[in-house]
Amino acid sequence: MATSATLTTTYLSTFRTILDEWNQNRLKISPTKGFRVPLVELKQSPPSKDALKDVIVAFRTRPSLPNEAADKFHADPDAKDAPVDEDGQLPAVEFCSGITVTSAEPGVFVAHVPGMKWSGPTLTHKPYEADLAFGPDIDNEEVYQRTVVTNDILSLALSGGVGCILAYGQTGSGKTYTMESVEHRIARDLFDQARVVGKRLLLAQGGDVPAGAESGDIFEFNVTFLELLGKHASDLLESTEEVDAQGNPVRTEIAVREDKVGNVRPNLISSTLRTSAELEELINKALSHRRTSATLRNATSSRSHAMLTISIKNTLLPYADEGQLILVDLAGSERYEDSKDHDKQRMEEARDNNKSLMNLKECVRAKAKMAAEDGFVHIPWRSNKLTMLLKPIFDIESRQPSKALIIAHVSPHIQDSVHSTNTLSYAAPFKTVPPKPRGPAPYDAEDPRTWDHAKTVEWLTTQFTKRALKTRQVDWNVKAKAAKLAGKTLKPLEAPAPGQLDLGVDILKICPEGYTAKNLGTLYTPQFVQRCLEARSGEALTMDTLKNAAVDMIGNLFYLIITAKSRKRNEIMKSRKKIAVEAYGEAPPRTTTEYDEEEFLEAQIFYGTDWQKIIIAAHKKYKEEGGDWWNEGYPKTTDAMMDKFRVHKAAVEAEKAAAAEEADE
Ligand SMILES: Nc1ncnc2c1ncn2[C@@H]1O[C@H](COP(=O)(O)OP(=O)(O)OP(=O)(O)O)[C@@H](O)[C@H]1O
Repeated sequence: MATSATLTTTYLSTFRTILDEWNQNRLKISPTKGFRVPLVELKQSPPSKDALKDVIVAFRTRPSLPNEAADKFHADPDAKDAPVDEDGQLPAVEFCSGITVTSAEPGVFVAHVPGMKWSGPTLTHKPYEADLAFGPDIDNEEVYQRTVVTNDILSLALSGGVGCILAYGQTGSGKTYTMESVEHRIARDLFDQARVVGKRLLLAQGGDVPAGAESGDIFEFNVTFLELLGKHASDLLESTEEVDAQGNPVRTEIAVREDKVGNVRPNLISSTLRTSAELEELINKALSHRRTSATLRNATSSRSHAMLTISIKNTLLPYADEGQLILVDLAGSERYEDSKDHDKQRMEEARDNNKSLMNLKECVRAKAKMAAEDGFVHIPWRSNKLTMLLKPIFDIESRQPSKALIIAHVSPHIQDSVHSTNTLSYAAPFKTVPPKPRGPAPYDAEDPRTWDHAKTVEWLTTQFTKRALKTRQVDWNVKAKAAKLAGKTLKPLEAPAPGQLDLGVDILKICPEGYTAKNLGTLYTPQFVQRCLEARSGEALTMDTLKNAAVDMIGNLFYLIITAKSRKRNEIMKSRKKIAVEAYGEAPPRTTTEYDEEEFLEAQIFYGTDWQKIIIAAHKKYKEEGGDWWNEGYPKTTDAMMDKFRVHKAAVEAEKAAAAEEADE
């Protein structure tokens, strides 16, 4: 095939000439764009608009390694026009770039894809966009600063949110190089940053500092390291001496499934850590355990997904959600055909890996879309073990804020351009525009996002009043009991006079003028708690009572927001139906099959915008051909769509059942 690595190598000098010309013309039109802020100024600059996004996508390409082109790519001596030197020998293959970075921020990679026409070799230049693009001269520290630090991923996890970093790309493209460096840098920075956050919370808490916590050590870190090889999950922290026929270490199979309350928590060895050195040591141990095995592309390629999870518990807020950092070095994304020289087990692994990467793509795209449109999109995270393990970032009902950062890696060589275009077209659709600021939404008593300042203060006052009344009652009960033991009777508790109840906090400090429930909803739990502690007035609430009340309250607010969003989703689906009715001028009759409302809705979410497109196309056809649309065309079209959806749903469920069964075994 004209795009094979061999053919590319054969016509390398022609491709190099075309590439040079293209590059010169490009630079005449516009110079290469750099990053918006130089690295040295990055720390002082305010977060960019991209930092507000839920999904951030970056491209990275590495330098060519010494002798890599000569060792890896060889011209075919039998190929027509194979370049030979004066001695009739094939010349040594020199590096030729398959990727050009035309803009670092927003990121643009142009992949140069060789082809062959009757007139001779051709080169197609395909641009792909991301939030950031890192060329071969950008080092690991800069990648870390511009991705993890700029997007405040560590603060997010220390505040009870979920930060996820995924390294994607072809084998040998540099995923492990990036991921290991990110892991080591997180080990370097996490504990220092935790102490800063801890001290801030302790300060807000005033005198009530638990013993040993003065230094800000208020967090508990638990670390697990899981490997997913095909469909099989195992614990990378489990040491084993046993190896199988292929020389792979034999480890206990770990079940990946939802528990009764919907959590996906595989039973892994969990190490509690306190220092950077301990985390470093653990990372090194797990990485040395990671299975590697030769594939066609890279002698030490990783065939598995490796997932490091750091769970972060705030000991001052024991009831708040645990923060998480999930770092995944994904298996090589090469196509299934590339593993055809391998044994059955390896081919199955490759197939499973491809499947899980495809599922991951669907989920990340849906998440990016949901954040960009501020609406509801179906995220099929249950369809695969990999995406199930990433439930904390994909579950739309989760109250935890989350952010996913995808770094897509490509080889710098022109011989790998086809793989590079696959990688770039996989990741580019994750780039979204942050939601546009909209005008104020109409007031809805049950949707906190529409409340103004006065309504927010009223809600907070009601919440604190309930808490103060309860505390008063509990106090009275204790006193009444003591009085009874002393043979006395305590005066009944009277309702406080209006405005006389001491709430224990200054509500206007929690929600100052101009602030609304929508603003409060963007705070992380510890930030809201800190705000409440700083607003404490008088002795009506102890620090502990106030802390617990604050955790409950922000939880209630998140719950109201999520419920309102779900309600909105149903309304949107209903209004879509109404628009269809209006467009076709009459109410749709019953379809041949009676659909369950919920199932019908689910199917529409599954199809997304295609739902309307299919109906419109079918309607057009019926109109042209003169068929009976409402009694024949419409029911037939929706029936067919529902059938397709049911097949998909059944397949997902069968896979789920098989996975559960497999896990049980
Ligand atoms: N940015 C870079 N600068 C210098 N060398 C790099 C860079 N990225 C990767 N390399 C080197 O390239 C080689 C392949 O990288 P790496 O092992 O990270 O690839 P990979 O995508 O993880 O492959 P696999 O899927 O097989 O694990 C390694 O020798 C690595 O040190």
